[in-house]
Amino acid sequence: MKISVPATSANLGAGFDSIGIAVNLYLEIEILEVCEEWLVIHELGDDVPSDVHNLLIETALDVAQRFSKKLVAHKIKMVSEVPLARGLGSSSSVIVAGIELANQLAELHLTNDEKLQLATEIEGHPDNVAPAIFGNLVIASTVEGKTTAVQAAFPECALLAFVPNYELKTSDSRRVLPENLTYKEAVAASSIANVLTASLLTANLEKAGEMIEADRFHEKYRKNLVKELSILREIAHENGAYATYLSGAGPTIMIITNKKFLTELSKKIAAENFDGKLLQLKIDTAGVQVRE
Ligand SMILES: Nc1ncnc2c1ncn2[C@@H]1O[C@H](COP(=O)(O)OP(=O)(O)O)[C@@H](O)[C@H]1O
Ligand SMILES: N[C@@H](CCOP(=O)(O)O)C(=O)O
Repeated sequence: MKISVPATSANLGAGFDSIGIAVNLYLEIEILEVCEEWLVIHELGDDVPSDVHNLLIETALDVAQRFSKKLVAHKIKMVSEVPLARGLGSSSSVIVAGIELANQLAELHLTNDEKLQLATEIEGHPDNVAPAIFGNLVIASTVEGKTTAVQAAFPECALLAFVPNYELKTSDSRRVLPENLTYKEAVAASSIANVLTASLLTANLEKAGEMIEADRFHEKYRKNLVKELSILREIAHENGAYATYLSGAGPTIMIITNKKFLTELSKKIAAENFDGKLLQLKIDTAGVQVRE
């Protein structure tokens, strides 16, 4: 049995901790034979455990325990295109895969909404795990432990991701965010997010782009952690892009544009010789998938 989970690009600026999209980079696990001990075969580096301490297994055991189920240890083959600690939802992809692993091995028959509730409890925010589960664009809310989400089709566009060669742990990037906002600032920030959502649902990418870049929740506090953000935003504006935003907690920078501008925009960014890679991505519309 194989389980695949898409990478995700969360926030979209003003949609901080709420809006996210699934993109066509994948984590795939294959469940192999029963083993004495859990064994995860991967090529993700020494920092990622290969035993029961791998986040995949930790998540699966956590979920099984919540349903008073035991899981038999297996050998698992793990392959991932999702760069770690780059703002493309690598931790969420593993958490969602772990939930699906428990779902399949313990025959839990979880609905996607049940998977979302579990994943958000584990990850802490829904904007990566929701699109990882459902695919496409998801707008979600988690308040006092209850998560609600709406999936929709993301408007036709091209996605260009600049993935720097340095890591930025989500936990480190969240540390620079304020504890509170004033009532006035909270109303302003959420109203921008509301217009962003409405613009996406009406496929108005011009208006969505304005709202993405009008974020007041997080980018202004994080921009000094990702030196390329302001320069790439300027180049993107000069080359007809709708919006540039910090993908998740960064450091990946996502540019939403019309595909007719992709070649020229890619050339202009490549000319900056930043230390990283440029990926042309597409929306994943399927979310987590299980194949026999
Ligand atoms: N495929 C994987 N297998 C096991 N652990 C993983 C995997 N991918 C990510 N992780 C864990 O998640 C961490 C990255 O999570 P996070 O800081 O939230 O970055 P991201 O922006 O990629 O979500 C990694 O350092 C590692 O501990
Ligand atoms: N809303 C979160 C999103 C984190 O996404 P990731 O891909 O960096 O894990 C945040 O901005 O902290």
